[in-house]
Order: sequence, then structure tokens, then C-alpha cells
Amino acid sequence: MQPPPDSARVARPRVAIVLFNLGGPDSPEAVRPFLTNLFTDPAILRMPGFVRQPLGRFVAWRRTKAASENYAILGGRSPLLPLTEEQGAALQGALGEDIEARCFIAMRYWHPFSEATARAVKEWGAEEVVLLPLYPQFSTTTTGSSITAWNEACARVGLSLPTRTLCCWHSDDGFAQATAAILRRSYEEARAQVPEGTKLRVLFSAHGLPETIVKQGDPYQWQVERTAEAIVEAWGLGGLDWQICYQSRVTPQKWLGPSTEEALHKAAEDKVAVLVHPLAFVSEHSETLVELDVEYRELAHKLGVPGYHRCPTQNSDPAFIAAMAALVHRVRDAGERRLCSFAGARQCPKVHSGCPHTGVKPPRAQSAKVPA
Ligand SMILES: C=CC1=C(C)c2cc3[nH]c(cc4nc(cc5[nH]c(cc1n2)c(C)c5CCC(=O)O)C(CCC(=O)O)=C4C)c(C)c3C=C
Ligand SMILES: [Fe+2]
Ligand SMILES: [Fe+2]
Repeated sequence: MQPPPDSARVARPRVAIVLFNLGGPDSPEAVRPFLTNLFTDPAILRMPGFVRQPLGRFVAWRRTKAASENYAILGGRSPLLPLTEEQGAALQGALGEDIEARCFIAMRYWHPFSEATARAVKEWGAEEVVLLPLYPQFSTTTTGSSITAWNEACARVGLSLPTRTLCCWHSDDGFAQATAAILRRSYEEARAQVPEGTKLRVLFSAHGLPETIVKQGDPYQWQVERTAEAIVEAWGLGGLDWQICYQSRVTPQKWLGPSTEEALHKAAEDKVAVLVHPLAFVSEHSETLVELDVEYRELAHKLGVPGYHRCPTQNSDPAFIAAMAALVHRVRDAGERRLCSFAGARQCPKVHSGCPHTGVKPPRAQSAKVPA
């Protein structure tokens, strides 16, 4: 058969998919500058620059010892970047033939930073960009901060392309189905190990957030609650005992509750075993591999909780990656600048900061730089 004439060939658009995540230190020496980048971000420490800069450096210095001990358990570095690279490669493969897609990674507080990524996207000759935060729930501290850093980096490198943002996908059906399947497998494994007659409770453990940030209009807590409900609904197991709790408190302010510690105390009191599901993370890192697998496990043991099990994160689970690919196609087909998860009963309430629905903007972020 004759090949179609050039004029009949459909050009495939070059689409850069930019995966956002927080980033993590790649060596023991990187722990302190990584923490400094995090604690001097105005989206995290909400005070004027002349206070934030010295205070952020001080808090980072104070946290370095504890964080270094956690990363030492993982071989001195965070596994977040290699796992995100695997997710990017899998997603690129799952996106099909209609577009020429390439996945890029922009981390917020450690390499690769937005600026290097924006340059790489420009050099590749992208014609469109899809921003895909690897946070199911929108928070001004995570997705909001990454979007601001990305926009600032694009302005610096002169990258100006049609851009769509998957600002939140907390109760997307494909994501909920994929996650429910992982949770079901984990529940069945845990059930087989729990002694006869002992009940099993699912603890949906999400990353915590200072309460003041939620009161300022951050939709994170609302979206966390929708994610838990969507997973339970997708699973469809009647009578499941489950609860939401919040982990990883790192500042003295009041954070969202109940904390994961409090939920473990309650489980000990109720004499139920627990299966902990990391609700706000889609890849393994220090807060799953150390905080959940070592610290909370030890606490549960000490408290006499009659069984402690942990559900793995999605990482490159094929059904999860397929859900992400479907989201990318959906936001492109919808032609929207931003796509939320999604219309109907689960639509974000009016306090959805950082989204076009409200105009409430996260604080201006200052791009993370490696200190000299
Ligand atoms: C005030 C401090 C912090 C807020 C608010 C916060 C929100 C937040 N973070 C994640 C996801 C991740 N956090 C990670 C590490 C991390 N986070 C904080 C502080 C806050 N996070 C610190 C100090 C650290 C460093 C580790 C430590 O010192 O314990 C990571 C990556 C960890 C890795 O191993 O690479 C992720 C991912 C979410 C989802 C969130 C709020 C919604
Ligand atoms: Fe965090
Ligand atoms: Fe949204």
C-alpha cells in the first residue's frame, strides 16, 4: 500500500508531561540544604521574608539530625526521584500513539528543580505542557507551591506554551479503583495474619497540615476526606472499619487531627489490629518507609495494638499509571486550562484555593535554590 501523502498525515503534538513532587536529599550532605529550601518556602512558613529566612534556616538546622537519621535508614538518600523516574517512564509508555509525549520531573525542594526542567522542556521543542502533580489532593503547601515555582521558572527561561494543569484528582474514579485494588490485596494479606476473632481497622493516614493553613482556605483536608470515601466506595466492602488520621507533624503549631499516634492509641484501646494506608502519597519515601514502617510500627507494638500492617503506595502499579494517562488525555480533550476532580457531587467546594474557581491564590513562592 502506498504511504499517505504528507498532507494527509496527522501531526502528533509534542506534549511535555511535567510530574511534580516534593523531592528529597540525594546524599547525607544534601539533607540540610533540602530542609532549608523547604522551610524558607513562603507556602510552608507564612511570614514576611525578613523573619522567614532566618527562622526557616534555624528550623532546618534543628530538623537536620532527626531527618538525617531517617534518611540513613534508607541508605543516606530519598528514593523519591528514582521512583518518580519509573512512574514517568511507565506513564510515557501508557500514553499511546495519539501524542508524542515525554515525561519530565520537577521537584520542589531538591534536584531536578523547575528551572532545569523548564529548560529541558524548551530544548526538547515541546508544543504543549501538562502539569501533573503527584499529589492527589491539592494543598497550597504542595501543588500550589510547585505551580508557582514552575511559573516563575518558565518566566526566567522564556518558556511560554499552552499549559494545562491537573490541579487535583482526589476522587478520580480510575485512581480510586486502582487504589482500592491495592488496598484490597493488602487487607486480604493482613486479614490472614490477624488472630481469629480480632477485628482489622483501616487507618487512612494522610500527611498532616497546620490547622491555620486549612482555616486560610486550603482545600486539602476536604479533599483527603473525599479520597478516603472514594476508595471505600470503589472497594465496596460493606461494614469496613476505617478512619482518617494525620501523620508527619513537624512544627509546634496545632496540626490537623486526629494524629496517627492518637489513632493507634484508640486501636489499642479498642483491641483492633490496623492496616495503615498512606492516603496522600503515591510513591514510597521516608514518610512511608521510616515513619510508617519503623516508627509507628514500634509505637503500635509498644501500645499493644494486636497487629500492625501497612498498605504499599501505588508507585508504578499499572492500573494507577493507566488512571494517570487517562487524566492526561482528559485534560487535553477537555481543552481546559485546569482540570479538577471533578464535576458533580464531588466538585471542589468554593474554598478551592489555587484553582480558577475562586481566585484564592497560594502565597507567592520563592523558587528553591541550592545554597552556595
Ligand atoms: C511545615 C512543614 C510541612 C508541611 C506543611 C508539609 C506538607 C506536606 N508534605 C507532603 C509530602 C511530603 N513531605 C515530605 C518531606 C517533608 N515534609 C516536611 C515538612 C512539611 N510537609 C519535612 C520537614 C520533610 C522532610 C523529611 C523530614 O524531615 O521528615 C516528602 C518527601 C520525603 C522524602 O523522603 O523524599 C513528601 C512526599 C504533603 C503531601 C504535604 C501536605 C499536604
Ligand atoms: Fe511534608
Ligand atoms: Fe482543582
